[in-house]
Amino acid sequence: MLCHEIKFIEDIKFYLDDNDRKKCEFELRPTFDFANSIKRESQFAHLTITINFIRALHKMATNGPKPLVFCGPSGSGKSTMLTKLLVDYPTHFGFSVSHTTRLPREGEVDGVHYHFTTVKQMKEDINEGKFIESATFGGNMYGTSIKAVEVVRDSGKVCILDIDVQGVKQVKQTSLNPWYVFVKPPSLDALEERLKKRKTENLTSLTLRLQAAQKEIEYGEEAGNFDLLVINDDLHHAYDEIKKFVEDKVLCGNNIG
Ligand SMILES: Nc1ncnc2c1ncn2[C@@H]1O[C@H](COP(=O)(O)OP(=O)(O)OP(=O)(O)O)[C@@H](O)[C@H]1O
Repeated sequence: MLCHEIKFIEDIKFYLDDNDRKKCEFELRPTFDFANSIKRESQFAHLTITINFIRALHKMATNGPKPLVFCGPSGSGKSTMLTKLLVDYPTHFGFSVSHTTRLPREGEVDGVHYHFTTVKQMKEDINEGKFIESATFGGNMYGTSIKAVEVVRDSGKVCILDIDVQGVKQVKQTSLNPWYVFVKPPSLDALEERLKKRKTENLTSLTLRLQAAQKEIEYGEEAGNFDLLVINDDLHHAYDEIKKFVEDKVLCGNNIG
């Protein structure tokens, strides 16, 4: 089976080539697919690579499993799916804690539900490159810091990122290389009904969310943007699809479970 994770790096040899460039040689097993950048030649691929490349590989191998991105319009059911996944796989996944400039809702704890921050601080951090993605929504800033993802990866868990389309576009500019799942509502009418029933939105935020939804769905449906697109009509059916994807792809080769 071709898995995305590097299992072992053994017998690393460092040397200078004929042009005095630093090189190293090592063996990967059993197989790997590093962003399709190297063609698989055999079960045991011998490679000659640059120091920077092995650093990147080593970082990937030691940083833990690939993250898992969940995207979809507000109210499409991302949190619902994620909650179920965490119940079924309590030790495999972890959430990165997002930053936001909005005020805490009742019961929300700083550092647990969000890192609550100020607009000034968040802008400074973004300028310093500390964020993987950030977006302004409904007048508030939201974002995922690199550190928050690293904390989860370092613990050996699949870091789950619950982000919007803007965020996905930004993550695609980084070296994070996660799995991408898009959760699509069965219709805009159903989405509106679910958001109203959830009772978390006022008229303005409801309107903003519904206005954004159509464009987000178009992006979600574009070929190549996501590894999995799930229509969240029947909850159990939708969740089963996600669960199968997680077992077949996301946990494959992670040595967890
Ligand atoms: N298949 C479904 N059928 C009916 N209701 C659903 C279904 N999936 C989720 N819901 C309900 O729809 C509402 C929105 O779901 P949820 O909060 O999970 O959306 P979300 O994508 O995480 O939204 P947000 O991005 O705003 O956090 C919730 O009240 C949830 O219980």
